[in-house]
Amino acid sequence: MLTFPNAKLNLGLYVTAKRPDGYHALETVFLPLPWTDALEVLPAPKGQAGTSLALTGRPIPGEATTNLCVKAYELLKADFPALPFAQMHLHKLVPIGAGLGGGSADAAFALRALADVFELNLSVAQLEGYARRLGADCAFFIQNKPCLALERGDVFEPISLDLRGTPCVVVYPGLHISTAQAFAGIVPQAPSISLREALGQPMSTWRDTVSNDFEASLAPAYPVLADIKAQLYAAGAAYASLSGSGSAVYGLFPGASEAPALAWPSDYLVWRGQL
Ligand SMILES: C[C@@](CO)(OP(=O)(O)O)[C@H](O)COP(=O)(O)OP(=O)(O)OC[C@H]1O[C@@H](n2ccc(N)nc2=O)[C@H](O)[C@@H]1O
Ligand SMILES: Nc1ncnc2c1ncn2[C@@H]1O[C@H](COP(=O)(O)OP(=O)(O)O)[C@@H](O)[C@H]1O
Repeated sequence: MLTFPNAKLNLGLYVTAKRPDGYHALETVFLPLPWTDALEVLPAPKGQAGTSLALTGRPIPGEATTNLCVKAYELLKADFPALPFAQMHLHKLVPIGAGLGGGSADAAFALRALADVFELNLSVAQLEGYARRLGADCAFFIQNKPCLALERGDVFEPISLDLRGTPCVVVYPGLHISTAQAFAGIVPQAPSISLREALGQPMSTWRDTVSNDFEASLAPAYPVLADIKAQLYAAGAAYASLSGSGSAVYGLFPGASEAPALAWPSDYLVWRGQL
C-alpha cells in the first residue's frame, strides 16, 4: 500500500496552561498541508526475519530503529503479537523539525497503513489512541482534516473553516528549533479572543487577532523568522505566521490566482501551492 503522509500548518497557536504531566495545554487549529512524503507498507517477503524500513530522500537524524514508522509498527505488535513482519519504504521530502509535523504524519500514516494491510479492523478512535502514544500532534493525522485542537494538541473539535484551494507559500529557513526548548520559553496564558471566534471573522482581520505564541518567544534569538513573515506580507499575504514551534513560516494569498514565486536564499526549502 502506497500512501502520501502530508504536513500540517498551525493556524493560531496559544499555549494556555502547563499541565500536571509536564506537557502544555494548547489552543490551535491544524490544517492539512499537501507537502508530502511517500510511504509504502507491504507484508514482508517470505524469508525476511523482521520488519524493515528503507529510507530515501532527506536524511532523518537518528537510527532507523528510532524512526516513528518503526515505532508505529512496534506499538501495534505489542497489542497484536501475531502481526506479520512488514516491509516499509519512506521517501522523506517534508523538512524535519520544521513545525510541519512531518514525522508525526509518517507515524499516523504508518499506523493506518499497517492496520489496513494486516486487516486489524481498528476504529478511528483506536487509531487516534495509538497515535497519541507516538507524539502529541500525531493523532491529528488520523482524520487529517481542519480542526480545533485542545489539551496536548490531541483532543479535537470540529471547526467550520474551508481554506481549500487557497494559494500558500511555506518557507523553511533551515533552523532546527527543539520543540521542548521552544515550549520552555513560554509563559502560558489564555488568548484574549478565542481562536474559534477570531477565525470566524474575515481573513483580513486575522493579522491583528490570530497569533502563534512561539513567535514572540523565538523572535530575539531568530530574527530571520520576522523577516520572512514581513516579506510574505509585503508580497500580498492576507495572513502569515510561524507554524508550530518553527522554523517554517507560511503565508496565505486568498486573492491571488497562484502563490507568488519570491526570491529566497538558495539554502531555504520552499513549498508553493494550494491548500
Ligand atoms: C508544537 C507543536 C504544535 O502543533 O508542533 P511542532 O512544532 O512540533 O510541529 C506540537 O504541539 C508538538 O507536538 P509533537 O512534536 O508531536 O510533540 P511531542 O513529540 O509529543 O513532544 C515533544 C516535547 O514538546 C513538549 N510539548 C509538546 C506538546 C505539548 N502539547 N506540550 C509540550 O510541552 C514536551 O516537552 C515534549 O517533550
Ligand atoms: N519519519 C520521521 N520523519 C521525520 N522525523 C522523524 C521521523 N521519525 C522520527 N523522527 C524524529 O522526529 C523529530 C522531528 O519531527 P517532525 O515531525 O519532523 O518535526 P516537528 O515536530 O517540528 O513538526 C526529529 O527529531 C526526528 O529525528
